[in-house]
Amino acid sequence: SSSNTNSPQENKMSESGELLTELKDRVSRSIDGASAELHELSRDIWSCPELAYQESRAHDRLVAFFTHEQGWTVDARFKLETAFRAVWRTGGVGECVNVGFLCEYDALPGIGHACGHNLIAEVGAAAGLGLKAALEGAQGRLPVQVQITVLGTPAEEDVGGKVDLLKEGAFQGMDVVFMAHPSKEDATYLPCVAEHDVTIKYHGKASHASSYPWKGVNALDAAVLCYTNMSVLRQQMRPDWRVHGVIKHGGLKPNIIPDYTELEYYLRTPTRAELPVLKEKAERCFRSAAVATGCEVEIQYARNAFDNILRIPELEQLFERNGKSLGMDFTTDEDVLTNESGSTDFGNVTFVVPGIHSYFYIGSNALNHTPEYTVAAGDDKAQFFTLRTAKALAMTALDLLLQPKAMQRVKQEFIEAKLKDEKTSSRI
Ligand SMILES: NCCC[C@H](NC(=O)CCN)C(=O)O
Repeated sequence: SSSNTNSPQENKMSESGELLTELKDRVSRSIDGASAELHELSRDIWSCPELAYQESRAHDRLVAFFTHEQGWTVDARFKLETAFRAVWRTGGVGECVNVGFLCEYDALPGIGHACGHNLIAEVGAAAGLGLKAALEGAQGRLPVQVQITVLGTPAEEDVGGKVDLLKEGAFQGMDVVFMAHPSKEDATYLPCVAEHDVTIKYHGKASHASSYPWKGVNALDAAVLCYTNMSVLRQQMRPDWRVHGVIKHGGLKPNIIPDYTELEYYLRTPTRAELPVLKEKAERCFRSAAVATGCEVEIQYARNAFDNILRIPELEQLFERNGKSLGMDFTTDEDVLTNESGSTDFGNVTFVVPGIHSYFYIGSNALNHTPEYTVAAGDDKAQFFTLRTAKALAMTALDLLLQPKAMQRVKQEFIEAKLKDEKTSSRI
């Protein structure tokens, strides 16, 4: 007969390792088992693209999905009209760890789901489902009680729904938060920068452009100068700053001197601390165009600025390990890993709750925010990659729930990341 010569500590570790393997396997099987419903969910969202804060159909579809699933408590209008929360808890008493998965579901004007937010919704829903199924089979064997919170977060492409949700206290009580974003590669992190939208309005005076041009004040000239000033500023900007603008109103007819023009700019810096420096320089460009042309200028910043992402290496390492075990192929291309991607309101969340915003390949080399990416996000081919990512997220959550030391490291790294950010900010 074989005798167990391990210490109680070693036995405990091997039991917890076995449990982890068993539960990770259950994550995979349950997500695969729900693949048809999950696919239908993201296809429905994809086929009816809705802009920020108008995502009523996508919202209702997600609410219906969780209402139909057993065991979730659904708050259909959680803090905001098109936000929702679905919560599931293990049955016991004691310390409870609250794990969040985020769904986004807003689209872009003119090109639909060109950023694949329909797939973000699917990943969040699938990860929540998978983790719940795994934990249901392990009640009584877990070192902690668990709450799973799937949060529907509207308006990422505009306004910043997560910032509004943060202001409403929607993330209170969460211990860690997960999401994944479609991209053209698998990556645990891509540089996500701080950003603020600004609208610039010039008010001039209309006049007949041929008969009495001297009586007019040309707001289009102001807009053109504004655009040119910003282009000139680019040469003096730090290489990792970004400014890009469009003229949204440029006048009505060549023979009417435009009395009103409007531009919209996105201003970006790698950290939120640098953003005010860029904003001041940009404002000088906006104002001087008004001075030169005799127009009045209004400078209106969007309600919410987006923060950069605070990184938690432990989360990234665990996610990468799980992803690799499922065959994810994480990019090692330094250009991709160091080049700025866009911005996300998830950045603001990472200053309040430790989190990960990973990226996943969807079976296409198309670039985000192009019509080709819209096609890819709705293609059946994206499903395998989307569900694989959801599995890796849920498995990473399991790592934290079953290995309290890993969770402690996440909390410690969160404190350190915030301290580092404060130190850097005080140097600017
Ligand atoms: N004004 C907010 C713009 C956010 C936008 N986000 C992304 O593209 C990331 C993925 N949706 C951006 O332009 O960075």
